[in-house]
Amino acid sequence: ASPCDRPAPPTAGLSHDKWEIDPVELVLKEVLGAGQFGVVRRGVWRGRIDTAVKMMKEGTMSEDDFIDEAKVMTQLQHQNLVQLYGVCSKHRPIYIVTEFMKHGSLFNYLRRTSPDQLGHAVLLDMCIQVCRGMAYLERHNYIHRDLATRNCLVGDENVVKVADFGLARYVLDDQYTSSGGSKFPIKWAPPEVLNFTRFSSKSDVWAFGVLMWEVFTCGKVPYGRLTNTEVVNRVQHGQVLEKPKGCLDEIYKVMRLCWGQTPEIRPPFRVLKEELTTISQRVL
Ligand SMILES: CN(C)c1ccc2c(c1)CCN(c1cccc(-c3cc(Nc4ccc(C(=O)N5CCOCC5)cn4)c(=O)n(C)c3)c1CO)C2=O
Repeated sequence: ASPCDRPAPPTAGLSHDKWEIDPVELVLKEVLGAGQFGVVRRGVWRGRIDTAVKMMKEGTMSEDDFIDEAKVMTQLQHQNLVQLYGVCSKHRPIYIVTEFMKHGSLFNYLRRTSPDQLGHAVLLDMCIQVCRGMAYLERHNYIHRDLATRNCLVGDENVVKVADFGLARYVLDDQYTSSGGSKFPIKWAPPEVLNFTRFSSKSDVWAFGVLMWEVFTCGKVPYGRLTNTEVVNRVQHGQVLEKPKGCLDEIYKVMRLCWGQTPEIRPPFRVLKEELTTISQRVL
């Protein structure tokens, strides 16, 4: 790929621990919400850079392992990934500092934004942006493990970025980490994850198919009110989500490709990106 001449993140080339951010340079603002690790607030860094600051609630994350991984994560840079700027790890709670996305999660954006503002071209473009970010992670052998519209964020002009990639590995709550747990994302999981928690970029592809279904239903919950057990039975017997009302057949066909029963028959993100781009050039 051609070296993209994107501006390096503000953390580039800083002190020896370039992923270490000095909390003195961070002014915390309003609460944005709460996630797996506790409260997240908007923060202004060095007087001008808008950030989101996750303030790690004690006991929610294996912090030392994460701080090690942060070095790798700051190197993952793509216009469709929420950039990790760095961490404040010299005090407790530790802070995770990332790029700020002003419209919040894609899930809430889909449900809050009126349908006429979300035509099929816009919906398909959102899926393509997520696919680009995921193709970049796939190229870097980086698995998300919890891809869904709730874990994507929206910025200006319907820019969509994938967030919180890889963080699932550091959650200590086993209601979330074990596939039998009440917080495990069953509805986004393929058979091999349900049976053996075997994560891969191909299990991210299955989740991407469910994310596409979420997008084209403007934020419906997959499988409605079915219990986790009912969903597991359906998925293991090859029953998949129905075509969203008004969704083009060729777009639904791409979702079906993502739901191949075994990982090998699902296309990689780099192929999905080509497929979706071709559809968007031809029909919309
Ligand atoms: C283990 N996994 C998968 C995890 C771990 C942590 C988290 C998540 C998954 C996902 C949820 N999450 C979390 C929690 C809280 C905030 C953020 C979160 C929210 C942002 N932005 C906004 C912007 C606006 C609003 C808002 O209030 N509105 C209402 C008015 O209309 C505009 C939108 C909310 N969030 C943002 O930019 N980032 C980077 C993170 C995030 C995303 O980061 C986490 O912190």
